[in-house]
Amino acid sequence: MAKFKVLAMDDVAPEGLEPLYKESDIEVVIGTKMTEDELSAVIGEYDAMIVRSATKVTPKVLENASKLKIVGRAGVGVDNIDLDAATQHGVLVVNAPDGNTIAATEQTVALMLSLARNIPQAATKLKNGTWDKNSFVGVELRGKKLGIIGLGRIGSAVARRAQALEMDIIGYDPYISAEKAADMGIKLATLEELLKTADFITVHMPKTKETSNMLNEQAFAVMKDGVRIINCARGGIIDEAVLYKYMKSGKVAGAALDVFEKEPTTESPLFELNNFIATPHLGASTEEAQLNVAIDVAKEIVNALHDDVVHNTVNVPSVNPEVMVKIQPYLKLAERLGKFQAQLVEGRVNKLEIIYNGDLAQEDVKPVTTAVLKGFLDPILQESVNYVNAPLLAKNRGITVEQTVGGEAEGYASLITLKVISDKGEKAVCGTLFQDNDPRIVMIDGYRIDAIPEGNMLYIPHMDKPRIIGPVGTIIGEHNINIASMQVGRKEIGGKAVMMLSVDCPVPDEVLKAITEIDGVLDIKFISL
Ligand SMILES: NC(=O)c1ccc[n+]([C@@H]2O[C@H](COP(=O)([O-])OP(=O)(O)OC[C@H]3O[C@@H](n4cnc5c(N)ncnc54)[C@H](O)[C@@H]3O)[C@@H](O)[C@H]2O)c1
Ligand SMILES: O=C(O)[C@H](O)COP(=O)(O)O
Repeated sequence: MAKFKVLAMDDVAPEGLEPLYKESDIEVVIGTKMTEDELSAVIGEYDAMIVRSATKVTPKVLENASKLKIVGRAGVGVDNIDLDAATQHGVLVVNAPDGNTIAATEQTVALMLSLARNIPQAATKLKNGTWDKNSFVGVELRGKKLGIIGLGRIGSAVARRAQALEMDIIGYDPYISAEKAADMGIKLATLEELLKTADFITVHMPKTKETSNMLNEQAFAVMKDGVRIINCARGGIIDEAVLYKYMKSGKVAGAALDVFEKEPTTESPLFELNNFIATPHLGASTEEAQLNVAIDVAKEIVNALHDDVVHNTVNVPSVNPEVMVKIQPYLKLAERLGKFQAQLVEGRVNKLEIIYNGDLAQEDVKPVTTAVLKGFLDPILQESVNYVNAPLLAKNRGITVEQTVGGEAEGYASLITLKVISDKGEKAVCGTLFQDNDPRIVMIDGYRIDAIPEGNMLYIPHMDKPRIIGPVGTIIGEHNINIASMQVGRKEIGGKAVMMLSVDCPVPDEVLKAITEIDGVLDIKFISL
């Protein structure tokens, strides 16, 4: 039986699933349309799921997804996936942002040309038996002003094609600079200026709280008479009732929608209007795009299931692959430092401070910080903690996380310091990598040691005086526990010192108690990594 099960929904291109079929430990199940209840009833069996826009990945579905590690969106828009719930449940969401850009761009241009020349209407009339040369006189695109709202992958690709059609392009996107727009040959404008002056308006942004109903009553009211509107992005960015009103009044000369407020739909007042063109969310529906997006998410799922690097993450920050190669070896060290500190610290934890020194400080260390958090929360929480939900779980528990990058690394190539601040004080543990991938704890609260953070460990702060190390060894030996290694660190002769032991099995409470009774032993902690 395969180790992992992947549910592929929404008629995702079967040939694109090849990267999954090639893996002997992965079984692919092709799902058919399901209600929320039906999907909730079966999702518990699956480790991964692929969707397009039809399947809604709701909080209820995610609550029942006990094994689910990743949802792959074979396309761009993730508005059908509840990202907050996915993050809360530790489910990674990835999309395939590049694979259907050209398809959606060409659909937009096709709809713009169709609007200008009434192609679908004329074709339908002719096929219905009428040779009508008079009703379908169109307009040329050359010299017309095209207003593009959203200048990302598709918006900018539409601009390039519209330039070839000799259109004058004006754009609105609050998240790109005027210089970047100018490089694309687009004049950046305010939304109002665009709405007031454009002959054609096309929208290309994601559907968010901010963009929902962005083309509303106020927006239509200021538009130029005779404007033509295209939406190949998401239903609900344009208020359909308001569009209908302004099409009826004649202010809007034509509109073409590929996407609708409610999908699927076969009924809309807009369908009655001759100057309205509709397609059933076909923007990404080309053979090429479907193959591209399916291959892209299938590869991401293989990587995620095999604990390899995943690129197009939607609910966690994605990391450039070159940076990932450099920081990857530190993830294990970071997780161990977190886990070590979780078992060392006492009291109510308020803050984790993670300080990076040396070479590592030059890199994007956010994932390393997440690894520290994951390690720290794992022994503390009942729920499963992973790279997706660790920052949220820390925040929900009122733990502040501070990441700082410093300079020199005290003679090491790189050093990670994890300070944990609780209502009972502060503990600091430093770790590094020997020979680039061998994790070591090299300092605890300023005491230098050299301990491999793995297996069963004993941390024993004590006074630096004779008759401590021997009795500790004796008690442990008497209980038939083998000591694999031991290090001692002190700051000054006769002062406080720390002892770290690695032992081959867990240490029972009575042994810990016997050790604390040795004169000069200040405390003891059993740590399991
Ligand atoms: N019809 C289809 O089948 C189809 C196919 C592919 C993509 N899409 C949709 O097209 C949209 C764009 O896709 P993309 O790949 O170009 O995405 P993208 O992320 O590359 O670009 C989106 C752009 O919108 C901008 N933006 C965000 N909020 C904005 C706002 N309030 N006002 C103006 N601009 C804003 C962003 O800055 C960004 O530049 C998405 O909604 C996607 O789901 C639809
Ligand atoms: O956001 C997207 O990628 C498109 O809307 C495509 O949606 P689809 O995969 O359901 O066709």
